[in-house]
Amino acid sequence: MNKRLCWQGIDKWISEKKLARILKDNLPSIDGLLLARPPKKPYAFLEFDTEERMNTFVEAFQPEIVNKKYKFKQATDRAIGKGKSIEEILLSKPPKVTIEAQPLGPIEDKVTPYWNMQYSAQLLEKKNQVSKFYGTFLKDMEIKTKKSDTVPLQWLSEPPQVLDVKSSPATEGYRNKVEYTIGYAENREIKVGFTNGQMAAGNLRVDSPENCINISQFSKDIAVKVEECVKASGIPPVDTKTNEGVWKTVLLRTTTYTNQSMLVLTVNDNHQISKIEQALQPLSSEVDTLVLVVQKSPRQIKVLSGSGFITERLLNKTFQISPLSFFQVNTSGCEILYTEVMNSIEGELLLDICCGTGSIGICCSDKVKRIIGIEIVPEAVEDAIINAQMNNVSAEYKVGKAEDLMKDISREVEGQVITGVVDPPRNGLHKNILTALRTTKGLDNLVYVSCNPETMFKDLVQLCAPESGKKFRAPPFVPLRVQPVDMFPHTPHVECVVALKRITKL
Ligand SMILES: C[S@@+](CC[C@H](N)C(=O)[O-])C[C@H]1O[C@@H](n2cnc3c(N)ncnc32)[C@H](O)[C@@H]1O
Repeated sequence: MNKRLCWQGIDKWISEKKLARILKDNLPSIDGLLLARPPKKPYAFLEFDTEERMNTFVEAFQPEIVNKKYKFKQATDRAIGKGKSIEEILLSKPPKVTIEAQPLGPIEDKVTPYWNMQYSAQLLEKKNQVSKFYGTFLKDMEIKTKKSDTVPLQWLSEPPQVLDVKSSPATEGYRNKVEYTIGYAENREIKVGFTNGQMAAGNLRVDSPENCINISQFSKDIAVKVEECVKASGIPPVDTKTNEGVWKTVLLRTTTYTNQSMLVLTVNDNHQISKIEQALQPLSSEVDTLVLVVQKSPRQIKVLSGSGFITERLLNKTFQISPLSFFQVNTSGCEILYTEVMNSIEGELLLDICCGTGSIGICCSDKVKRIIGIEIVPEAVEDAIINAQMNNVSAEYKVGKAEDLMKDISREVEGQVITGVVDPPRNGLHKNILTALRTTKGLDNLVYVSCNPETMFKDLVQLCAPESGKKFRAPPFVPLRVQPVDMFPHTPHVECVVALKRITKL
């Protein structure tokens, strides 16, 4: 009787081909092994002709099982469906997906789809968007309250309303960070700008940023100057059709209060780096610092002129920004956002989760005694340490995945009067972080900052649902204030700050 197994727990999705390669590398003789891989799911089903072969296979993964990278469990017949052999997968060519090319609209319709809408109407639209996801959250809370036999959620009878969206002080040319592609325009001339069209439709091209109102004239002029340098170099940009070529992208960062600029060019590794550096020479007088990133392993970052970073002021604090660190893209809008966060901070200790270069914690530092920041990108943490020093702020930073670090940190800080601030990427918070936030003693204030209201309100279900069972351990948080802030005029994007409090202490 064949043995069937479900392999689980690869914590991110990998392609069927990559998975097949891992399996082959770990089990050289693979005859008789079948694999079914549900698309976009982090598990696979395997079939072995004998129990012995199955056990040999599982043993090969022992170190990874111990390190909790993978786990195995018995699979049901129904779950397996139709399998493919590993050889078949390894030999297969990816299906060529082609779609019919639609006539392309102007690039401003893609980059700033609200450019033709009155700003007041944009703000209303964004409020509606936040309200829609908030409404789903409230409904979910009601269902969970009805089902639960613990204390009902009192606040649900009169929940806070979504407040009017705070507008961005600057609505045009507000982006302090612009990322261009170096490629080919429709007429096959070299162009620096934004990509338009689709690879699968065969109509991918680079369009000039000239009509995009969210970027400054300076940023548009720089695109033209880079274009001139690339043309003069005689070195080709990457052609998306063949994937060959050298020049890839341009990143321009500018500051509002200190009037500085940083230009970062990325190229594929090649034998012409000194020629590229020479070609970029004319740009060094256009910006305060010029940086070249060569894409190879490990990535090489070369400062061609200036210091290799810029500094900006934010709510009277100073911040160093390195070429590849995160910094909010709308400086004056960010001050409104952080003021909103600051107004909800109280206590001794601020836990700044997903802290990037430490900007939220440092801007709020006058309201707490101590800050602990957690961030996955080591370079961002290097900046955060410098930023804390420059502003005389007592802060310590932990590098790593917040989902791995939070349990230990919460043990370390338990019992203090803590405010947590989370500002995760668009996909929201990992469940381990939500569990740690909910169960840390002393953490009774929480501020959730998000650029994606959909994932934020899903996460808030985990934090606000009535206490019940293993899943919703510890007293829930109560939302006090839902404040959207517009950081991205003329686009559908909106930031949102939700202030929460735990009424019944842990
Ligand atoms: C929206 S940014 C916010 C950064 C910061 N609060 C700021 O405004 O400068 C999200 C940050 O979360 C970091 N991040 C992403 N996944 C993470 C994880 N699993 N653990 C810790 N940090 C993470 C990113 O590197 C990024 O710096």
